[in-house]
Amino acid sequence: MYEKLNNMQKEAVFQTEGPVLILAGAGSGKTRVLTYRTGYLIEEKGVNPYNIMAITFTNKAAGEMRERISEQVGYGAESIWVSTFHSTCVRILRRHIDRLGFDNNFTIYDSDDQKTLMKDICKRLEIDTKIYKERTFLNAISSAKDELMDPVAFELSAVGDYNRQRQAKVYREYQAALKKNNALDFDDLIMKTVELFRADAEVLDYYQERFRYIMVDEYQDTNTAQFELIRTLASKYQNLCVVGDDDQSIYKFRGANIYNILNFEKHFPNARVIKLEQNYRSTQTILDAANGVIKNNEGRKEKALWTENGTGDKIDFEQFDTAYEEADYIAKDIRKKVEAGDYQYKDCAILYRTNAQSRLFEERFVISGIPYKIVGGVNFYARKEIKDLLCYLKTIDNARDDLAVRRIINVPKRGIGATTLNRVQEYADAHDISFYNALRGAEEITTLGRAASKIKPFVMFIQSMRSKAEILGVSELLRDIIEQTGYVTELEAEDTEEAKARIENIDELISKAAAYEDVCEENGEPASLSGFLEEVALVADIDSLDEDQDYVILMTLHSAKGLEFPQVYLAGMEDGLFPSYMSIVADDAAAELEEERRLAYVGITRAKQNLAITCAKQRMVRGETQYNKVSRFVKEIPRELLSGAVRKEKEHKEPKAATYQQAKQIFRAKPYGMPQKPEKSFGTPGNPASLGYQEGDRVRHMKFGEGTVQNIVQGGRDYEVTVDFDKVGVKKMFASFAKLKKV
Ligand SMILES: Nc1ncnc2c1ncn2[C@@H]1O[C@H](COP(=O)(O)OP(=O)(O)OP(=O)(O)O)[C@@H](O)[C@H]1O
Ligand SMILES: [Mg+2]
Repeated sequence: MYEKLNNMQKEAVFQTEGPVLILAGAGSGKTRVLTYRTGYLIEEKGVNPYNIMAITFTNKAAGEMRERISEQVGYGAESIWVSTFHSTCVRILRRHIDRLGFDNNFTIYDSDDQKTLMKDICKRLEIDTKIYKERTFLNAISSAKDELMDPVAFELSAVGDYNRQRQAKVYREYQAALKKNNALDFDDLIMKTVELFRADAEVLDYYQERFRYIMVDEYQDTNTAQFELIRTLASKYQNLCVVGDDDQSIYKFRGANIYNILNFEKHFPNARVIKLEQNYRSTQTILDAANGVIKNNEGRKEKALWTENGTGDKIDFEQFDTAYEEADYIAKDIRKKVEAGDYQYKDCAILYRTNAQSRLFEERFVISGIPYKIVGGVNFYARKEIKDLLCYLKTIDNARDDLAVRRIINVPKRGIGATTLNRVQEYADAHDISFYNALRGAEEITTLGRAASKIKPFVMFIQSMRSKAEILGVSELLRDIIEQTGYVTELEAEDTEEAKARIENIDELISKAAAYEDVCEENGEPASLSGFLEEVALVADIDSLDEDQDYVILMTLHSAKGLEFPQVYLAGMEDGLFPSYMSIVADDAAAELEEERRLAYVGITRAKQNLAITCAKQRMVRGETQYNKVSRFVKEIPRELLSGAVRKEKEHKEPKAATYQQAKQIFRAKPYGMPQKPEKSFGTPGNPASLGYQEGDRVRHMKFGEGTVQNIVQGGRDYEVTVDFDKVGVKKMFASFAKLKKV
């Protein structure tokens, strides 16, 4: 079995004792080594799976590792802790956070919840959020937590700096409010775990004894808090194996500290350092391109990657006039390759720098009938209906979460107004009790008057649901809530397309709850309401990828870390987009550009067989037409590796500006000093066959029902389709929005 590894990989697998750093380039089998190493520990070294902890970047990677290990060892895989940093910490805190004065059934706040809370706090502190933004406070707090800085330390660091002192005050209030709501934000998960270990020697000892073997993937992206967590846990047995690639460190904006990997040998002086140099993922052409780019970064650990995979095809480089044409080309290229039998849809991935770029592809794919899946973007769990129902569940599970209670108390309408809510809140604050407990004693709140009678049915409803939660499964509980509140009935009455989409989302949530129960049953774990909420809170977008389904995958470069695809399209490779404009004009542009370059390296090395790089001369960004040059990163790729025309352009001068603000203005006014041109049309869709229906066909529209297609003409950017609907008569619509289906 270990014959499938090369000698260096074997060495890394067999070196089970003491600190080990595996530092290696993309696709060299780092993740594979961790998996085999875990198997080896159990099979050959007789280590109890219970004593192993592996930390991966996504829940998906964790799932894969568990799967591979169960194939390898056949037993015990379920008792290894393989999960992300956040899930690991949640599991620890669920058992022990009571030692820090929280309830073990704490709630986890997502960014929406954080913002709501922050709004409240700013209001209370009389801070004008038009001048001082909630986001800015939250970012400052998040960075502080990445660095393990609590409000006290923050305040000490703020001496003589008014702005920071204001932030310190907000931070203190924010933590107090979280505590009162028995809630943690994402950054707290790590920080509180470290705090727990520091505060409680008994708990620390328990976990040190338990996790005698610790492994961490994507180590280059750990931040200070995560490092401290790992260091503390590993300090007793020192069996710590971390793998990473300094060239793939792309999360500086989230506090990733590249020195964690560069200084590993300082922190663990007797560390064994192993380098892997053979790449198993990509062709030599793709590797040469990646090397051509990354070698322009300074201060990196030199690595020589090679492969036996052969030269492979050249990289397809294409520059288009407009972003529409770019999207059109990629859609056609994918269709061509799928029809030729070279690839399935799921072998193809489109990677881009910003989420906004997905829209054009989405439109193209809808028109062409290409199945696709966008990873990231608007998160399922951020949708109103989903949040509402989750807040019902949260209220039932942990009524100390004031935000959740306040969100749903008048959804659907119960005639409880803002004044009433404020009075309840005042009462809760004055008596230092939770909002929900104040509601329970509403009769005693004299200021409420008759409004108290409206609150009573709500409290009774929640109380009855709480007793039900003890016997019903999560999916049944959800159905019950929906039924009794009339949530879906109300949407049905609305009878709009949007309402229908919301109902579909709700169905999806029920399916997820049912799936959760199934998984728990398979693993022999109890399916609890808090367990479900915890899982929901931690779902990273990337985990929604389903490999059994055949669709093209669209995602940002950041979420592509660790993944691989036979055919990769790097879209929007333009200076100003990638590297981002912000990085070009930043005060520390050199460092920012190096970070962007690492991101380019990550992107290129996701490709196994074919890589296409595309860009457009003009595109709309936030409503403005931008004229961009080919990305400097493309120019760093040796020319002979590229096929397609590379145009020679006149050198452009970057806007020279004294300050960042000034630079922004220059950029806005005159993008690289080129004349404004009208945008071109959508390119040449050419063949309406891609719509999946033609004139004379019967089609169905979500809202208008069935009808007959009378006419299809090519409008500027889209097809205009005229349909005679049975119920509502003749309507003209754009194909990409109408989403008509042939019946
Ligand atoms: N010894 C080997 N023989 C054959 N294939 C291998 C070997 N080692 C790794 N691979 C394959 O090479 C590909 C890349 O491996 P893996 O994902 O482990 O690399 P990685 O170093 O973790 O990459 P990244 O830096 O992108 O995370 C995978 O498809 C893996 O199965
Ligand atoms: Mg990997």
